[in-house]
Amino acid sequence: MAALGDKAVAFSLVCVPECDSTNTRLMAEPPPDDGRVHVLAADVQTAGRGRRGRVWQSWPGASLTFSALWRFAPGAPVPAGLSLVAGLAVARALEGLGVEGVQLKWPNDVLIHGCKLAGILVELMPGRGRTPAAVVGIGINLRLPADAAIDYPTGVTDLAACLPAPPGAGALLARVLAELQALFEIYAAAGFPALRGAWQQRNAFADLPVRILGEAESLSGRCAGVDEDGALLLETETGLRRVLSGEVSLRVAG
Ligand SMILES: O=C(O)CCCC[C@@H]1SC[C@@H]2NC(=O)N[C@@H]21
Repeated sequence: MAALGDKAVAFSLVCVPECDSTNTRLMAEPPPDDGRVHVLAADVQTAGRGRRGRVWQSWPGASLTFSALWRFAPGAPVPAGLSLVAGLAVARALEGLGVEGVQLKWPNDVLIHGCKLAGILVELMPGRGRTPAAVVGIGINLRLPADAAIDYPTGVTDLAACLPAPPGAGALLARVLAELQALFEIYAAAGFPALRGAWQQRNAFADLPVRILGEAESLSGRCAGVDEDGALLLETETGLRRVLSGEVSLRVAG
């Protein structure tokens, strides 16, 4: 069985013209545990999902949308910081293409000049007799329609705005998978602490005054980075607070 951190990870890649959501499909119909990381990519999603119940909108050719099912070693603890590692992998893939100014917005949006270029939705699949696993769903804007109306606090951008000759979806997918594999290897061996510095170098809100909007409460403070579990650290008037990546939204205060 292949698990997070195995040295030689083989991928199985299925590309479909359309599905509801690549995350939903892999969660509902998990592929066999045959030693490979199963990747499902769709040209268009009819019910693409984002964090906090948001919709990930889809148009033909507008974005790379895919999900990868990663299985963990039996009995492994819930991996802390996994979604931050996925964001870092996307950032590194983009940087490898020459995209400048890639930043990460905790927990896992990828920004260019404050505008959202990519989003990540990690969903854990409990073991229930099977090997525990996570579905890592990634959407990267390639070329958004000019009239796309997407609700994001600071706006959205696409790769066509960042590069004179952006790659196609297939080439970008290969780069992101290679980065995911490389980072997951480090992560499995040494955990999130080994990647924390790389994440913090790209922290879009480092040292800025921010507001965290949760379901029950909102918190204001200075963004003091992330801890060794990937939790956000917030310096508030009453001391250092640790925010777990639950149903919260992060904004620049003001
Ligand atoms: O920005 C977010 O809140 C996360 C967006 C995640 C979108 C990707 S697209 C591929 C995968 N399938 C989904 O339904 N969602 C993720």
